[in-house]
Amino acid sequence: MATELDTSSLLLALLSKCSLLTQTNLALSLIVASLACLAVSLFYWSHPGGPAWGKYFSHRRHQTKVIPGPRGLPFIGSMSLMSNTLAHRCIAATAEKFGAKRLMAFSLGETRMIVTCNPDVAKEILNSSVFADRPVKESAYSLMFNRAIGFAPYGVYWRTLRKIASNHLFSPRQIKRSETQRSVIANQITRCLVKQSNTEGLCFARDLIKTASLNNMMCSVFGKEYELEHEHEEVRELSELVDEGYDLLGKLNWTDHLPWLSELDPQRIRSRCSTLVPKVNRFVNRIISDHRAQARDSPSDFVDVLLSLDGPDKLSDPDMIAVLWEMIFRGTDTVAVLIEWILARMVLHPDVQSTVHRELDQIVGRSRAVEESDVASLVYLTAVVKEVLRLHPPGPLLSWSRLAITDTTIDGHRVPAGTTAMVNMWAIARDPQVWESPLEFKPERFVAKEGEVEFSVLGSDLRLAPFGSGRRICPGKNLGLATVTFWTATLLHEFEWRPPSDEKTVDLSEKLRLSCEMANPLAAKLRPRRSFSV
Ligand code: HEM
Repeated sequence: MATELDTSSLLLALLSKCSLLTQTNLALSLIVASLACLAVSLFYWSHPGGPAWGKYFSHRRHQTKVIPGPRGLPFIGSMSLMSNTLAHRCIAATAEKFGAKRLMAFSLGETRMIVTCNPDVAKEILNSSVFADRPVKESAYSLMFNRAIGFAPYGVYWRTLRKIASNHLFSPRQIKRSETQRSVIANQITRCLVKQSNTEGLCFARDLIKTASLNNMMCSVFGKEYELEHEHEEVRELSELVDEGYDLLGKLNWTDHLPWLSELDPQRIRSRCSTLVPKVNRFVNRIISDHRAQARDSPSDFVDVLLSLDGPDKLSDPDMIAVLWEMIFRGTDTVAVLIEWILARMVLHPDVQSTVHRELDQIVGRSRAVEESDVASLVYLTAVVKEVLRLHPPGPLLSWSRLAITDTTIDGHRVPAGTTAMVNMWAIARDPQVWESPLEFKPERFVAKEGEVEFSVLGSDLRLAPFGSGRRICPGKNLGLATVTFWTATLLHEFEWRPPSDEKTVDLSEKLRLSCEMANPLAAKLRPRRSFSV
């Protein structure tokens, strides 16, 4: 854009020097300047990958292997690829069309983007220190996430936050300590489902699991315990704040990529963020003040931990609010979305569900409820969770992209600093060159045969890395997996999950917001497998 303006100013300056600036000439020169501007924009747009890539390479004439990709439209590039609720599918189809599965370039307005649908290239990107940053997103900054782990710039502050969270929230010892709380909530979910299926016949588990997941995070982070069976004003209030933040952060904000639109805020994202932030501040501040008022000898939740920090690790109140809010925010939706997909697959594949039930009967037995210590022996159920993560990763594009801090080379292509990189994990996990019969739901593929090592989904093998990989890998992965596997084991041990009727089956349509959720909530009929007193 700067070049177009330079060209037009130069033309105007030349005309004025020649004393030819009559009204007609002014109009003429404006038309010429606009045409010049249009010509330059079309020139940029003609480059593979669209206008942002064309602009970059027209200024720097490097000898480089061009990254293939769609041009999109002049000025805006391929905004339609990402503003779609099935962006992961659109990107995969476009990469296929351009023969660019290893690496594809495209433009989101003025932002240069690359995306890979290949595990080797994904490893190169995610494990490179060059891509340890996140791109600036106005909503993330407005909602204070740049002061929390997810969007903090790569550096000392981010490293400190990760260290604090790893030691005090995500360490194996801490995950073990929160086992009782998960078990209490699992019991509450079961009770609610028994009641729901008795009174309504049909069960819609989505809202219940979401609230359970929120309660779980509120307990770990704020030390607050709530009964799932009863409505609580504080839970409702926080749930509304999380929902609004989730919606704002999940939207493609046009002004992030078209700065000249910025003043207009056409999607009202800025104005909604500025309404939300004071509410979040008030909510979290209230909890911090309560904790300050009841000083404890040893920290019992994450707020206590943050308040007890001293020296260089000590956080200011606004930073603390950002960190606490992010933990609640990130820990709630991912877990709930994944559990709903698992249950949907169980309804759709009764044979797989029967195998899970047989395993539960053998390892746990119907006389008691599942305990978290049983999970290590539930090999088939663990394989089911992995197979669902493969077909329905909650972050099909790994949720939040990465930003190149310096110029680098990816898969033999020059990638300049400031380029945003994405990994299409959804496409990798469904690629027939990577997985045998990828569209079939076959948990057996994850059951290790004798002498084989179990497949890890924790980031070492990029054929399936739903928690990302490298420096910015999800720090909550073990906690998330522990919660999902234990609660799913409980839900399947307690109930048989069946389709709503003989005619109706499960609708697997997806909707990508911040996470990729079922477009229509799962409806199922439940048959209790054990006697359970409500
Ligand atoms: C099934 C559960 C979960 C899934 C599938 C998931 C997935 C992801 C993914 C794909 C990323 C981006 C990783 C990358 O860029 O390489 C991420 C980042 C993150 N996740 Fe998770 N997540 C889950 C649970 C959780 C939980 C329970 C928490 C916290 C309570 C959490 C906190 C975070 C944070 C703070 C980041 C940002 C890390 C950074 O930028 O350094 N996640 N997650």
